Amino acid sequence: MRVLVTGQTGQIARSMGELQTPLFDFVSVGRPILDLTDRASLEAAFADIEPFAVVNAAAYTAVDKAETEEAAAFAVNCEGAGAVAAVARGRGIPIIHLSTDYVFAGDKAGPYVEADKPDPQSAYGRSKLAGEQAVAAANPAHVILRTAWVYSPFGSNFLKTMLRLAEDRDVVRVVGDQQGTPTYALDIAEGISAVLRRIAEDPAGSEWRGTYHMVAEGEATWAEFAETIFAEAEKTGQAATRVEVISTEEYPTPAKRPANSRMATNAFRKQFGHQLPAWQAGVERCITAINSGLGVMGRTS
Ligand SMILES: NC(=O)C1=CN([C@@H]2O[C@H](COP(=O)(O)OP(=O)(O)OC[C@H]3O[C@@H](n4cnc5c(N)ncnc54)[C@H](OP(=O)(O)O)[C@@H]3O)[C@@H](O)[C@H]2O)C=CC1
Ligand SMILES: Cc1cn([C@H]2C[C@H](O)[C@@H](COP(=O)(O)OP(=O)(O)O[C@H]3O[C@@H](C)C(=O)[C@@H](O)[C@H]3O)O2)c(=O)[nH]c1=O
Repeated sequence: MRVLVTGQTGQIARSMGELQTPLFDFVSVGRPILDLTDRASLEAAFADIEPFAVVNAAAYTAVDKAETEEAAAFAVNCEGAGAVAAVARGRGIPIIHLSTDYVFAGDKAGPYVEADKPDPQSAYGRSKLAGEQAVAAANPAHVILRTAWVYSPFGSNFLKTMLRLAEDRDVVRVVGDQQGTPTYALDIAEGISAVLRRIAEDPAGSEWRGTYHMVAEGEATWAEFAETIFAEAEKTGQAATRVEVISTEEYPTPAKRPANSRMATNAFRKQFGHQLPAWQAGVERCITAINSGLGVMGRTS
């Protein structure tokens, strides 16, 4: 069964390309062939590939830049996502759409559940929440997966930024008062496959439809995430790097991040019979993958 994956060069699309599944053939397509802001390019890609389902992994993800480019973020994350969902609906196929922990304000004491009211504090978060609504309105056959703090050997992400900073620093300053769950993109790809298997069992069904939180097991602050990255890198021979734990006020950024973006995954586990591994295990596997050359320029699979 062919599955169209948008956002070919992105972390999640590339991670899906790494998966070998007997059931699904992931076909990822990117700009300029498939552009979320160009409806004709979407129609053409769907007609060409004739997928059983679409995974919308394309997005405007530059969180700070979005503060001054909110319209550009909305064009991709809201109108674009809605267009992918509408084209899928027109062909009678389901959409799996990725969203984010940044739809929440971050002031809840415990982990967020799906029933909690989103209240994004950043332009990126607002564009992603509007995208969730556009997808749900355009195609009843949707699964919206909110994930968080994605890292992988591909593209740019916090883990790769930390490894880069460690190349010429002994100490890196990282915020210790924002909590969430680092989630390895390869584990997200496995989670998406579990959703696709469930849909394939019952394509006309409605039980699987809806919004779910899908993150790795456990929780961390960005500082704890950085400490684990450096500890794992050290095991593979890199020089030791220390984390200086700082507060959000000491690391000013254009976009406000949630202080708490932990998310409960019970609903996902129950509906799809799948659980993502502990986040620390993902860090270890990611650093091993990077050291083996995965993600370096020029390598495509
Ligand atoms: N990164 C994270 O920490 C998190 C991500 N998410 C969500 O997961 C999804 C995937 O994220 P991730 O893999 O990290 O994303 P990346 O930033 O790694 O990749 C984004 C992809 O989207 C593509 N893209 C941007 N604009 C368009 C457009 N107009 N038309 C077509 N493609 C476009 C980019 O293509 P190009 O190379 O041409 O720019 C790129 O391939 C997104 O929905 C994101 O919001 C959720 C939580 C956390
Ligand atoms: C690079 C760096 C960041 N930080 C802080 C800033 C911020 O509060 C936090 C994370 O910074 P980043 O800008 O790397 O990550 P950010 O772009 O905010 O990551 C987010 O991306 C989007 C796409 C999502 O959907 C989110 O789930 C989340 O992963 O760490 C430091 O304290 N020290 C540093 O050296």
